[in-house]
Amino acid sequence: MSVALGITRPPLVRTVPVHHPEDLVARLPQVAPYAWVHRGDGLVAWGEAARVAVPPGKGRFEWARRWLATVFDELRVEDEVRVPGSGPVAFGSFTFDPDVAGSVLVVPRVLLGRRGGHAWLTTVGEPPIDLMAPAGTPGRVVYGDGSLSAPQWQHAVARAVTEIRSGRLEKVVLARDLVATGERDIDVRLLLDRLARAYPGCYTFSCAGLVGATPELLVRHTGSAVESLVLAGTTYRGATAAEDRGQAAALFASAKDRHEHACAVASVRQALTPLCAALDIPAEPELLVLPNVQHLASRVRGRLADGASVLDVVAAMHPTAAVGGTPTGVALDVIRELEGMDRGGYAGPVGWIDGRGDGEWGIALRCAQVEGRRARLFAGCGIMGGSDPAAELAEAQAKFRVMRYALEG
Ligand SMILES: C=C(O[C@@H]1C=C(C(=O)O)C=C[C@H]1O)C(=O)O
Repeated sequence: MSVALGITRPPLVRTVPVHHPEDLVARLPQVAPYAWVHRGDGLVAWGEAARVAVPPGKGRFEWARRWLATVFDELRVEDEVRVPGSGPVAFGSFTFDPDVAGSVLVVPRVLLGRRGGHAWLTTVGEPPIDLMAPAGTPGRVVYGDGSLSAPQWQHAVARAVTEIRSGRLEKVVLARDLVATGERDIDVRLLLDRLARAYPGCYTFSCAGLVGATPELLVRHTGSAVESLVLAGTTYRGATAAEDRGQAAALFASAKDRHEHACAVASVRQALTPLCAALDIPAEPELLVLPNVQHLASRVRGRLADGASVLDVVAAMHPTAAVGGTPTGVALDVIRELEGMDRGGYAGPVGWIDGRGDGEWGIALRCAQVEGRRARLFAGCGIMGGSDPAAELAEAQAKFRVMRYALEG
């Protein structure tokens, strides 16, 4: 495997403590940055010391892990901070469908991290001099249908309901896309700034043009501890606190949503059980309240039996039934038959991994693929035998609000 680092060998990776930055996103000097930010903590990065297009196929996570091992092994590391996310780090985004190209890993040249009271700066080789350009707005944004119009998508949902009622499968997640076009190029930093402020409890991410704020943590890996936040089952925010509580009570009482959630939790249990010496899955979901919607949520915690890296855990988990369905194989076939689009990185794993194998990966939801003046927005919903196509369309619109706000303010 040949690795083009494009920097003087053997490259030196240096992590040093720095003064605590107030706002990670505000420090980004370039328009196409890397980010993973949650409640102000996280990583932002820019430049590329190494980049690879991960070939499609079932073994892609294993391929990625080996590629990274080759790259990280070549580096000389001086890490004065030694926390998850210090030392060499790679960002990655994997396509939802293993057979589709577009998965990428990038080792950024400069990274700024913040965790608890610590902050650090990591550089790979000689850092370039970055001139800070102010983030610009894209101007007026207009929207057009993506692969399917709203009525066509409702028709696809109705067909999925028929398939479920016929007994072919239990649950399938169907998504649609919208195409947004600005008057000027879209500066990802502006989107990140709006997302991180408006959705602080979500994971605001950016990797190779895929930008969003996902509430769904696929896995956080710290030493042998793993954690996942499984989401499925959605309702709206009310106009008042009392309305909010009413919506939430209806969500907990909805057999359809409880079943939808149980499918997602079961898929995570099945994926993590072989990897874990201990696994704690709550018997009942809790409520996750976001600015646009409310979800049923289960926080899963486990202890790994051996030295699996975060990418090994991602490989075992993806795709969970929160974004695929039950059973997985049939659901993926139905998604291919009915959605009529390539999901790209949407609903795929996105996140980062460090040289110790620690890292955080989310499911890329509430996101868009940004290129120049255009952004492709994605949103999907879990379809069950009792789903109403019009209600699912309304739910997808509520999920689109995240990226529409990021684009328009
Ligand atoms: C598929 C999406 O979200 C997923 C589907 C949910 C649902 O149908 O209730 C809830 C959370 C996510 O797991 C999306 O946001 O595009």
